[in-house]
Amino acid sequence: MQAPMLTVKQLAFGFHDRPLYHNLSFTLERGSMTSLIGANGVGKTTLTRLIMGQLKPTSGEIMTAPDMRLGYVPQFRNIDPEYPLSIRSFVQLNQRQSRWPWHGKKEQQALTAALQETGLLARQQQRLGMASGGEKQKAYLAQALLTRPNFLILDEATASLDIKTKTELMTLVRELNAKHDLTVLFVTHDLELAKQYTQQYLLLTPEGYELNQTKLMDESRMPQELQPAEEVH
Ligand SMILES: Nc1ncnc2c1ncn2[C@@H]1O[C@H](COP(=O)(O)OP(=O)(O)OP(=O)(O)O)[C@@H](O)[C@H]1O
Repeated sequence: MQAPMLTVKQLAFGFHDRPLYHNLSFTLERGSMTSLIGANGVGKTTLTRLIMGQLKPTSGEIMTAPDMRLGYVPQFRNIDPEYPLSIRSFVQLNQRQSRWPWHGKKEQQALTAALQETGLLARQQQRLGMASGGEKQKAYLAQALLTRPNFLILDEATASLDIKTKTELMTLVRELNAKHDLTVLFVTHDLELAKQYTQQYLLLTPEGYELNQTKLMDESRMPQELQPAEEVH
């Protein structure tokens, strides 16, 4: 059996004198989809930064698979309508030598494949600033896919998208998960999406954490601000 994609053992971390976790242990199996949930400020983004190696644990261990290739999709940010790049050129920014005219054939093929996988190929010449919220977020996803990740972290990537667009994005993520055996960590406030699209959840609380299957989630015990699912607008 292959090693898990990620193993966290007895992790402790805090900023200054404020501890965020003191004995956090969990495993992400390859090809699994996990929601990381918890109230604002409980430490979800910080945990992703620890996993990505941007922060060092106070104690404990974070072990990643030797062949791990990480992709990261940031929180949805709107892009100015005046933003001049096309969807294709924007996605290309994540490639080395991206802006050179002699861009390699292989890179162009990888770029086209990422646009195809995210359903953006037909719209690639559209200016990103004029694209819909869903297309913008898919463009970030396509950027992440360019590095051929086997582990994808989505950091509140669906926040502030409408319900149809969220569902479409998560359906796409699940297809990629099935096609590439992609391990997914989905940071979210949305319990409905967590239940619908991921098999397990890791709930962070100020007291500790809970790791469980989403089908066994007891929503009445979830932090108040996670219920009901975040506002759609
Ligand atoms: N670089 C930093 N220095 C000091 N404190 C920080 C730093 N980054 C985050 N914090 C604090 O650590 C706590 C956890 O922050 P984090 O962003 O991980 O929470 P979160 O669960 O992702 O919140 P949200 O749901 O609001 O995005 C917060 O109180 C935050 O203010």
